[in-house]
Amino acid sequence: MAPRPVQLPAGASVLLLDIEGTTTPISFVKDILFPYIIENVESYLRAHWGEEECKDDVNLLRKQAEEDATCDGAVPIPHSSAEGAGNEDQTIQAVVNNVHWQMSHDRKTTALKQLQGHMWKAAYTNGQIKGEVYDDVVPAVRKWREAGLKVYIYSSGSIEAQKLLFGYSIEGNLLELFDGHFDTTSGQKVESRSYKQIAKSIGCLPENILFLTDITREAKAAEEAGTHVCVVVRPGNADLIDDEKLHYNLITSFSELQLPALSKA
Ligand SMILES: CSCCC(=O)C(=O)COP(=O)(O)O
Ligand SMILES: [Mg+2]
Repeated sequence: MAPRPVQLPAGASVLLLDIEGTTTPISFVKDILFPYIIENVESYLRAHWGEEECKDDVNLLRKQAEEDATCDGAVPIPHSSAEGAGNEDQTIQAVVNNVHWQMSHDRKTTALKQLQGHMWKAAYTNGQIKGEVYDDVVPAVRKWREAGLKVYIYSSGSIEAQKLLFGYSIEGNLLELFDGHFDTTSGQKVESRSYKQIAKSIGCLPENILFLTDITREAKAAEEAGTHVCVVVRPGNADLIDDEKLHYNLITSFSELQLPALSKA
């Protein structure tokens, strides 16, 4: 189906953007960011184990593991208070296994995302990784902002991880393009109350927001909250079924989103 230009809905003054599959290729996340975590989690934990940030990350993962206790294949993380070196090794291995298990299911838990954000910091700051953004993203966001629209990010990746991706991107530091960032601390993206919470935080109504995402479960949740949605079709994104193609406004590039013409005085 050929893409048609999509009009910014009347009353929408805020653009809320997903990252993976929307601003950024899924392949960047799946082939670069996630393998970095899988390969480096053990050495990262060993190097940072005594640090407060790492202890906080492990405590959050342990709480998540307790919630996941009844899930098939879940990996518990033992408490390691009165530990000797052997005990510490066992705890580290449990955290590694837990992270691997969560990532094998592409879990979007705040605990996993917080640790990932902390781990990517070194890779971005030493130039090993640069955040990818589609070519059409920067010109479109600049245009939207010039037209007076606000632009926010909402991703399952932690706010810290989002700022690294856009702060150390292939197009340089893009952080000035965004009015703010939201992550799973505002709720999961497949839950409708998250979009109400975000509207409240921005100080607008859900119907003032247009949410751009590749995932129709997220689009459905946003719609239920009263938010406008547009589904972004990019190479490598999950296929849409015919009903979804008919129901949602679709764009293949941010340039296809049309703003209302300015009336000339
Ligand atoms: C922005 S950090 C890398 C992306 C990530 O961890 C993730 O889970 C992507 O989720 P999204 O909500 O942007 O589809
Ligand atoms: Mg996405």
